[in-house]
Amino acid sequence: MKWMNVEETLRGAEEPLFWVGAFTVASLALWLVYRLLSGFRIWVLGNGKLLSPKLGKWAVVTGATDGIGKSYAEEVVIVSLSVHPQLARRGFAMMLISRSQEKLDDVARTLQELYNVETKTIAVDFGKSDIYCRIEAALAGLEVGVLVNNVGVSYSYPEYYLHIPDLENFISNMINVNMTSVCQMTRLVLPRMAERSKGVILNISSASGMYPVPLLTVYSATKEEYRRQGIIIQSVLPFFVATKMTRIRKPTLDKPTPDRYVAAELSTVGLQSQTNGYFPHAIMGWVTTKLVPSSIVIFLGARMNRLQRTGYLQRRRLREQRNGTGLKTGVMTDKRQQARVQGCWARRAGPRGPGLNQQPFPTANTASASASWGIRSQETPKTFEFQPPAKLVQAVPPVKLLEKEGDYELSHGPSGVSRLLLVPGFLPPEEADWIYSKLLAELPWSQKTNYRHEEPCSISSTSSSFFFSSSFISSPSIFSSSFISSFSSSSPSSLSSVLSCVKSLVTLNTVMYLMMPVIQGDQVTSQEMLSHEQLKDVSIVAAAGEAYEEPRLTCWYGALPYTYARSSLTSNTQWHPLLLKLREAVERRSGCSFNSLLCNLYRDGRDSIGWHSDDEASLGHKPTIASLSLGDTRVFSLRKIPPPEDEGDYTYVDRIQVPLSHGSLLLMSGSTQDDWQHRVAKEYHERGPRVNLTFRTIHEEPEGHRAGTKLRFTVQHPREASESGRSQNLNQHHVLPSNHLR
Ligand SMILES: O=C(O)CCC(=O)C(=O)O
Ligand SMILES: [Fe+2]
Repeated sequence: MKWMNVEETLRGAEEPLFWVGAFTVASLALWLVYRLLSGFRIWVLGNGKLLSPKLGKWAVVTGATDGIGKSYAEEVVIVSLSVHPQLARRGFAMMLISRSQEKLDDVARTLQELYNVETKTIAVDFGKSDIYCRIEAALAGLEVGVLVNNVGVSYSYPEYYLHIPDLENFISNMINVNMTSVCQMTRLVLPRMAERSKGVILNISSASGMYPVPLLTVYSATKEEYRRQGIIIQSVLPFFVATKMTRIRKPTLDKPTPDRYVAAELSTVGLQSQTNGYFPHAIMGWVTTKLVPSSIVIFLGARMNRLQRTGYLQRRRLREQRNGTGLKTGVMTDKRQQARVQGCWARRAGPRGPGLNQQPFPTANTASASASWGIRSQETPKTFEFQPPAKLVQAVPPVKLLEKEGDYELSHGPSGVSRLLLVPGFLPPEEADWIYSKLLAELPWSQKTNYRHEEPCSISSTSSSFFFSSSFISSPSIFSSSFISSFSSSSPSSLSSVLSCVKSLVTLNTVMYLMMPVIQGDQVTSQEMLSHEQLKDVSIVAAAGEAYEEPRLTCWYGALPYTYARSSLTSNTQWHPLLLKLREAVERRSGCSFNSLLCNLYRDGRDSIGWHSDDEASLGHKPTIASLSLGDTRVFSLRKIPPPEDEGDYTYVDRIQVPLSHGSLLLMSGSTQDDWQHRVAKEYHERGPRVNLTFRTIHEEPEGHRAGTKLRFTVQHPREASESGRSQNLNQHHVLPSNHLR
């Protein structure tokens, strides 16, 4: 009887249940269609037309000299120009705000040159709270259409909140830079935007603060209030972008270059009030907040950050041992702070030593004199008294200046002895003048186009995307930044702040991570994970890449073409008679013979050559390169390649500067191309033209690889295999990141 009742009831409920089910399915389907359509609208169609000087003549970017901020400074102009191509010169005028005037000048000059837009700069330290009067004065009277609140600092490694050294200053600095700056800058520009009923404010935050939204109190209120007045305020929450701050050197699909990220983000303006800004990041945001249970995120996050912290501390210890600098305290600080304390923690006892550029440094007065820094430094009296550091930590070695004639040993390892011979007046002045003007006028100078290294997809899918960047996760050991950013949030309890920030981040990589015991949570670059054979393929796969014109003119002499930076210089086989004479003179002085010559013409101070080593396989093992300079003096800089545990961080490496004057000869030999990089940087004061002749010996490309391949990517040469260096080098050297362009 009872069963009959149940059955009857069920039968009666069948139809309503059917409709409930149908309604549920229909609403889910509608929801899905809506999500797909809005995804299409945001990520495919975008909203590129919104940013134009109609919003106001000026765009203001804070933290505009590096990473994402620098890309915003450029992309905002590009977008505004593309909106009004017919008014080609009507991009935003740019107000750039950052700490270093030198870098600001650099970015401002680039924008003026490339896009012919007006620029202004303000050099201020956002770590200080008394800077806003100056900014207010500089902004007075400017019609600001776009404000990009980008400036920010982060942890240098994950650390437990109470273990953060100098916590008090750390907190105030982080709050000043990450939060006060946003509120104050908004205070300065919003009133005028409100008066005009238009404007865009982009607040660049981080996905690590996705829950709760950083500065929630300020923004969630202002966003709604001002949206109705026609002002768009958007929170931008990127996951990882390959910038200096994140220390990610190789862009991949999920860790884009800042340019790629910003270009994608700008097309979401006006469509999303909170955005991850870039499609793969949006997926990561969805997966980590909606799909993966927060308990898993918490567990993995905590684990990964502990591992990263341990790895970081181990590397630091290694570095300290190497430098002989036992550190009393660790400082959680960014490189700027490290740079500020450089050289201050120990000094020689007794009378003060020479100034920074006159460190005990071997200089020799005759060409035959030989000086080794290693040896010299052992000879110098060695009583040091400990000077307690103000903050600090690891000393950044002072840059050494090399001016006098001499034969210098730069270093003794890891690949062998690196040597430099400097002969300042190699050519007598009048002879040099005459040769210089002839070469300037008569050599076939031309513009070479190079190609940036692009991460080949095949590699990122086999290694980088498996590589779990532990910093992707915000977890208990890194929580304090989210903790701090949540002070102003609407969720009052610290526990909920912690939980919500912990909940925030795991990438798809996390899932991969579970399957990848090989990855110990420490940063591993894709190159390091590849076998020797695969390394060879890297340079073959990476044939494509974005083209750029070398910032100088060149020409090339010799029997064979010379390939570097993914393009070749065709050879001039008919040597100019003057060049033949010079070659003879250089060969006599160096005792080496050279079959080729690369000539560089730096037209003015803005022409340059970026950090590189002349270590293409075609130059052979441990090449000797003779470099003759004519014309205006330019500074030739060298920096030591850091050991693998520093993961491409050049902060603490030895640096040397050699002013190369008219008629000087510089010879690089031994392991200089293995263990050091060199460059001639842009200069910001007037510089006339300079001709540089680098004599080299070029060999047929080793069999089976692409022209221009770096020696460390080639299959071991039989002769070299027996020597110590090569296979070791594969592990010792980092691949130049893509921004090392020459
Ligand atoms: O111009 C210089 O002094 C350096 C040129 C250079 O490094 C090169 O051509 O590889
Ligand atoms: Fe070079």
